[in-house]
Amino acid sequence: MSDDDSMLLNFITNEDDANNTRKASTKIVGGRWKDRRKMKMMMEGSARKRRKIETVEKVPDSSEKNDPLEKSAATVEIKGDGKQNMNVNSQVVSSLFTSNREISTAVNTNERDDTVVQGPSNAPLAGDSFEALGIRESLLTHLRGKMRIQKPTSIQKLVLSHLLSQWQGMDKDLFINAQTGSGKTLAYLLPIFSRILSMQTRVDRKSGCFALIVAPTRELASQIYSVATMVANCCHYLVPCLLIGGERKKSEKARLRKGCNFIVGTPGRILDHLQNTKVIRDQFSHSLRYVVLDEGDKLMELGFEETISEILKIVHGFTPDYSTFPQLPTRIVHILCSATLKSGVKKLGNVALKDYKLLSNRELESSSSVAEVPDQLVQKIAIVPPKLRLVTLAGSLDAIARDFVHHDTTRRTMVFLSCSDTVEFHYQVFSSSNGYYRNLVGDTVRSLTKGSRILPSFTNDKEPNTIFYKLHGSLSQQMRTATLEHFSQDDESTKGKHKIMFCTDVASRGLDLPHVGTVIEMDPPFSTEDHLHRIGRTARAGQSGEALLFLLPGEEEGYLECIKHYHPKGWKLVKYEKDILKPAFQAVTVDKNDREEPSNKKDGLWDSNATTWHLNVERRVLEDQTLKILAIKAFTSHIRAYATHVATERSYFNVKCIHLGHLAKSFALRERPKSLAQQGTKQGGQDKKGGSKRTGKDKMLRMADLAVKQSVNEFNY
Ligand SMILES: Nc1ncnc2c1ncn2[C@@H]1O[C@H](COP(=O)(O)OP(=O)(O)OP(=O)(O)O)[C@@H](O)[C@H]1O
Repeated sequence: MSDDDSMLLNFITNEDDANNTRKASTKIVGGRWKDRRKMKMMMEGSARKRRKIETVEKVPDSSEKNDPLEKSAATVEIKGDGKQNMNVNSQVVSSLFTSNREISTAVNTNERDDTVVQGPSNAPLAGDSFEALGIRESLLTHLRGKMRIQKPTSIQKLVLSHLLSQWQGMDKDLFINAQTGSGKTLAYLLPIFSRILSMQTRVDRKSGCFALIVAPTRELASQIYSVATMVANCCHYLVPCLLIGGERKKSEKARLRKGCNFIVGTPGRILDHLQNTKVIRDQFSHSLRYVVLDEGDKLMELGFEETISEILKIVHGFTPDYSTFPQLPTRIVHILCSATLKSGVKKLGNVALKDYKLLSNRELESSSSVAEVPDQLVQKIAIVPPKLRLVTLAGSLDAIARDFVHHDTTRRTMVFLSCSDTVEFHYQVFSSSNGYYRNLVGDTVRSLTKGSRILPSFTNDKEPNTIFYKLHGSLSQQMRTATLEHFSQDDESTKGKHKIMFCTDVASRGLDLPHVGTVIEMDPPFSTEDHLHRIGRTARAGQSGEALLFLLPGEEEGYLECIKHYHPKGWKLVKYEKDILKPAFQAVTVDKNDREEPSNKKDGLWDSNATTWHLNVERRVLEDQTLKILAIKAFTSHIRAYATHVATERSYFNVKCIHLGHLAKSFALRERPKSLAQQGTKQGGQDKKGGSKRTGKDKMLRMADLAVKQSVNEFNY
């Protein structure tokens, strides 16, 4: 063995402090092996004599609580002449389960009563029928046959009876407000199609555009377009058209020139065409009768008000001859759609709706309808210390995989995170383990294959049936579309698979994905309405579903009061140790990932398994520079995103109250924020020369302020 086989061990800090049972390993680098052996013996000897080995105390970063248990690790380097050279690196190998902040939410003040069976509140109404609501025969057959839709939901019953009954040009503007997953899309599409199909005049794609439908995200616009296309299949002469950012404008223009009867799109692209593509104005000018603004509150929140006003100004400028299509309304009917009512929606309502009728399938409170989650949705809340977020997510995903025994179905889980970078980091951590994966769709879909040692429950599977996805606004449109299609795929090949999607709020609104069983909000949403829409991806159209929200101990616990009104049926408060980590890590053996072969020892100590699992991830981050850069980027972006919570909720999400060192641990980082901020700055380009000297914490906060100004968000149109 060569003399200089450089081994690197961290410093042992065996202090016999009563409450400090933690050890770290010691690494000795360089020099002759005899010197190293002598040093090691000396250290171990002194440890045995319980003499305090001098540890190098790093001045804790101002952001760090002066935590006696958090010691810096140091490396001891032995020079050729046997002299020691101790240099402090900034890594902290802190225990997962010590020095975590007190959790004050012991009592669940909104307990869900499991003894009461909650019937689904957004399911189709067994006692009603589409015929009775005036849907035409051809459309009915198509609904039942091709779309397997038999009965109307409550909101569809309300809207259909309103829009189909008023044929005398009394069509009023509508505000459709109903729970997520209650079928609002078909609630406005079916009456529009029905009215067009009832016309004596035979129409086709050249007859002009009857409806303009605007949505805040490309994904939602694409989804509405696909539902409209499905409905249009009942009469091949009606053609929808999709106008969204990220797609080629040239092909959109070509489609517009051929003619279409419905235009679905995102605000920016629609306005762009209205201003620059003459043919679209010809499409609208004589035939436009409906303007639908889906997810109206999000349109407002994203500052689309000006764009929407501009679109409406142009379409209101047309002077159609209403006698051309007498069975259609003799004015442009505006329809606003949302599961949540916000002042913004009202503002948009004032811009778009005149003297509108509010149709909601909920009892309206005096001032406004209270948005609520579907009754059958089971909400769980876990107060998780920052250091334990990553390993608790692993345990939560494991619990779903363990319970997933119906291998004749496809299981889907969505994990909402604060920004693109954290999605990328978690996607890498969970989907790539020593290369045991195959890229299925570009780099946004990966299937765990044999031997993957990522999650505890997968170590026992010969062929873990897990496919990981990532979806966020920084991906190309093609990747986003292909990823969603793959995630939504539901056929023989997907039976028995557990599909897990790490995503940002780009996937929170309106997306109707085939049965999503669980929604995990690892990062709380940026506004309470987003919470409702995120968890609304599950428990749709009467199906069951559950949601899990992670909150940090301390200020974030107050957020429960903020969202309580969305959950009149209550929620379950789960303990991260007893209910998540112990069941997940007790039953399996998690081996250190620097072993070649898994050991078959079973120690059953869930906390040591959880710690080993987390150290495995930390080790991967240490050894893989790409993953480390991703982890640092994710951590700093997470902090920036954290600062963009709406002002009214910032008392719960105050970046100054976060233990940044502990939070860094949930990104498998051992380095403290100060050096991370420096690294973050280094990566992001040099600081201005001669700028005032800032601590790491100040830098972090400055970046957070920057983000608030840039109001960077996942929605691009
Ligand atoms: N009458 C019906 N019977 C059965 N399923 C229906 C019916 N109407 C809609 N659905 C299904 O319910 C799901 C949810 O529909 P949709 O996406 O329109 O809900 P939504 O109210 O718009 O939800 P969100 O508020 O999240 O946008 C879709 O899969 C749709 O196919």
